[in-house]
Amino acid sequence: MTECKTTHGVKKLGCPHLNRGLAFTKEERAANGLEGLLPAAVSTGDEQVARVKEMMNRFERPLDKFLVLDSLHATDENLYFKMLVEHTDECMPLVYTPTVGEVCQKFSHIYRYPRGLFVSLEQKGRVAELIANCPQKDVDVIVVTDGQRILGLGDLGANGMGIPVGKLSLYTACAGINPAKTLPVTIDVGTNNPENLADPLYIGLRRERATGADFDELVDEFITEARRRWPNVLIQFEDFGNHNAFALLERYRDKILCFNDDIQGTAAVALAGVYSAVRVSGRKFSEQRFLFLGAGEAATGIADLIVDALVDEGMPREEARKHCALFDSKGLVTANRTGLAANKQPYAHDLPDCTTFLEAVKAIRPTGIVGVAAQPKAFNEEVLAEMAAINERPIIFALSNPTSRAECDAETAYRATEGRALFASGSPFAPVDVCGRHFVPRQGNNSYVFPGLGLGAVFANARMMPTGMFLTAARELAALVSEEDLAQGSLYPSLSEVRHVSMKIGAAVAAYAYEHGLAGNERPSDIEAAVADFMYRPE
Ligand SMILES: O=C([O-])CC(=O)C(=O)O
Ligand SMILES: [Mg+2]
Repeated sequence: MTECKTTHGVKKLGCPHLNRGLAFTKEERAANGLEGLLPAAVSTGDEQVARVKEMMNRFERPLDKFLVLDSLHATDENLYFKMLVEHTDECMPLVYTPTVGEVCQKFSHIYRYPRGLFVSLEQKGRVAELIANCPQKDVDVIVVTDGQRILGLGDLGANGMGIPVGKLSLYTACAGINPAKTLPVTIDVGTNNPENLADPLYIGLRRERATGADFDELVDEFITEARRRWPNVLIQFEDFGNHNAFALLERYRDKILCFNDDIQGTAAVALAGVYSAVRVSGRKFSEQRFLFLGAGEAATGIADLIVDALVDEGMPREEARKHCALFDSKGLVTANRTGLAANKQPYAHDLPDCTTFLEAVKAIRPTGIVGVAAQPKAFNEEVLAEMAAINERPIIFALSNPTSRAECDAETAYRATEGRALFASGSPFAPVDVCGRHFVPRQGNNSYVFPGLGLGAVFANARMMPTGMFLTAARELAALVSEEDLAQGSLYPSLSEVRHVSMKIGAAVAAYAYEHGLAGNERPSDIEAAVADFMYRPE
């Protein structure tokens, strides 16, 4: 008996889902064989948070602060999420962009705790065994990467695992997905990053990246086996290289519950930002013309959703497509260009050849420019001044991550446009004072959308995620932006409201699933109340 009780208590202390540390009450300690294993004091949750904050404040560098949070994540999950929920503004840049970029770059050197699932090419044909090894009984959400294009940092191989871990932290912190039902996954088919391959501490498979059938079969096997064990699981594709990202989405979007966050999540957030911007400028959405710097996942994901939104307002698709133009590594994408990837073809218009982005701005006279090519400072003063000359209120979205890859910073955007820019960025920028005004720029980052989308899909047990759900999410997010937000230059709500935002998006997405015959359960009478109730909250 005694032995069993002791084992039970120690297990609780050792299990991040069950451990409450000093917050275990005297009664719980007595009942679980924990007496003597903890010091006398019982801490309240607030005292625990104060202790963590003090510890974090000992460190200057964001990566060190991250390590404090990360050790909590591995030992006392409730406290970790309490920190994230109660101090979202402070913690989100640590567990997510921009610090998560550095976390990934150094992942092999800060690796301490096992977390998630690594599916390596060496285990092809045996993925079912790996899935069987996962301790999670139920999994609601998987975020999976192959590390080929981590943020704007390129191929980081298995070090990219920091991204699925960070995204799933946000699923729980921002949208109340039960952390015990999440699974971060890295498909490791090697890496073409020479630094990884030369690093003796590199944690991944030390070989060049596999492509073609080897890659496809391993991903297929993973998806099949994951769904065999957890049939209703939502699979979020994250930070795959362009080619695989589009191919995987094409292959699975009409068959299973999945989406690609970089293509579709980013698109929904950007569209919401555009809706906010036109509220400020007073110009019609249908009058907007966008020039994208970049022609990859985010670029054509956003362009496609803008087109869908215009078509939804009654514009013919061919005409709607003309509202978006792409500028890639070879210059402006035009009808003259040959050998264009399929995702770019709808945007190859009859346009003059332009080899610099500034020329393209002058030729197209866009109302908005969207940076998604990870080319730091590409939106320079000349480009921004040109946008300000063409538009009373130019839309300037610098969406590449992390901060080091942003096309411009907030201050440059406001300064070069005399404070007229309608600005959003993928990574956070602090408020700035320019031209006698105080601007509070906010993140046009998919983190406003993917947690709520996933929440809605999981709640309704949805079978699929059609485009309508992304339009729904974008509109719901835009509707939550207040006049006060707009007045200070914010195109998105405050991060401190992100749980409310996610609940509203979740409810709207679930309602969409019920209305379109995509749900696997009964519609509750009050969806918002039911979704709010469904959300995990740290104690
Ligand atoms: O992770 C982020 O901050 C946004 C995103 O999906 C990316 O940049 O790939
Ligand atoms: Mg991403």
